Amino acid sequence: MSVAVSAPGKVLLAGGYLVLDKNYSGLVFGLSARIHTISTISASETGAIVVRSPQFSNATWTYALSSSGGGVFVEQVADKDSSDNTFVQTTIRYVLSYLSLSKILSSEITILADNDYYSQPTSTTPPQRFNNLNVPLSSAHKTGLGSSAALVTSLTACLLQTYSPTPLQPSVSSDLTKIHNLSQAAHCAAQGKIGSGFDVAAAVFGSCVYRRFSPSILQALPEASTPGFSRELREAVDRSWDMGIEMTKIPGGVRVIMGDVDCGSSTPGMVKKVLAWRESEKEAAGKRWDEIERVNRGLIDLLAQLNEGNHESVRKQILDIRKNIRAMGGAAGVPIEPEEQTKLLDAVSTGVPGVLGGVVPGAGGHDAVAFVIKDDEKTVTALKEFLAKWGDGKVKALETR
Ligand SMILES: Nc1ncnc2c1ncn2[C@@H]1O[C@H](COP(=O)(O)OP(=O)(O)O)[C@@H](O)[C@H]1O
Ligand SMILES: C[C@@](O)(CCOP(=O)(O)OP(=O)(O)O)CC(=O)O
Repeated sequence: MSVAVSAPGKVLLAGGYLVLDKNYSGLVFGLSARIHTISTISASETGAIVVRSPQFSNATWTYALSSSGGGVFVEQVADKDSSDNTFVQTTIRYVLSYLSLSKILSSEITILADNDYYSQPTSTTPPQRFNNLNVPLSSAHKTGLGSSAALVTSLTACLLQTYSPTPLQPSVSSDLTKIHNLSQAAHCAAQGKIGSGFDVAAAVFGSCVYRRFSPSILQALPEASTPGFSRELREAVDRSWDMGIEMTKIPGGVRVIMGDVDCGSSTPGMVKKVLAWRESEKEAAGKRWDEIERVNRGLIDLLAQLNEGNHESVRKQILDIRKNIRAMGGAAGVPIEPEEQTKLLDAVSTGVPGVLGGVVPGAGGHDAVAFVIKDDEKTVTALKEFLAKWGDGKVKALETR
């Protein structure tokens, strides 16, 4: 039996940092770039799972499975050529612990990521789908589409479908929520921190206005090696979570196109500084966050009723959001929209007909930028030509939408 599941990447267009607080929201779009997980179960009961990512070198991970005392142990079989893969290993352990299987059949799993998750080598011909980069995964340049969240979510759903005596059905709302909750638990455990979870929410539900779940839900979970972990994990996953999901979509007539700047920033470090500022300047930070929430909601409302007549309003709203984001960054001492990105966003927004605006999504910094543009080939071509001439041509428009 084979199972194939995929999950989309993400762009947090508005609400970066605010979405860490459940009193604020984030506008996150699910993207066309997806991570695909395909499993084939074997008849042998050796209890081993072999995971392969054929797009990368030395990207095969073998895990020996064992269960005892209500817990499931997932030990990587030593392989001199492969490093560890915490997100894969943790997801396998969490799903099998949730299922608490007494007998675990072996399986083989293949992970395929759409090309836009990683910067592709410059070539005169477009790369084949699932292009083999021939480098170790750790050497591939991520473009910031949320590969770990899409991976963990698709692997979680795939393993549940493969091993569950009564496979969860993503088409059933309650099952989809369980897939979400279990994916969040595994992703946070693998990351070693409890972020807002917007990326996993987008991977599960797609485009939405997202309010986070209470971190206490996952903070209460013990280590996976703790006796009784499986029972506590099931209770946490199966209970009702207090997150908010308001389904949305990229409105007709526009598209979001990412610009890969082939650079990068340390999100955890930026988050730490912004939250330290918020703690030390409570009143000023509260006013700033309330204003950013207000202008973000204004963009959400404009996009929900988008028409040719309010494109100028969208332009102004995006500029207002950016002004507030720069003000927050300045107050916190964090380059959320650094000067180089400001120049790029301003140049594209004013110099390319059909562009409604652009932002530094998510945590910002020197990661990919996101443009909201008219959804027509003339605009896409004009944007790509503009970016090709910008700076040393290192900013590349991604195909994802
Ligand atoms: N194609 C893939 N195959 C296997 N593991 C992957 C793949 N893509 C991402 N991962 C896992 O996700 C991790 C990347 O997570 P992270 O650095 O947080 O990037 P992102 O911000 O894109 O989620 C990798 O170290 C690896 O463990
Ligand atoms: C700061 C944040 O609110 C948003 C970060 O968004 P990014 O899209 O920048 O995330 P990474 O891909 O992990 O860098 C942190 C959070 O919500 O967890």
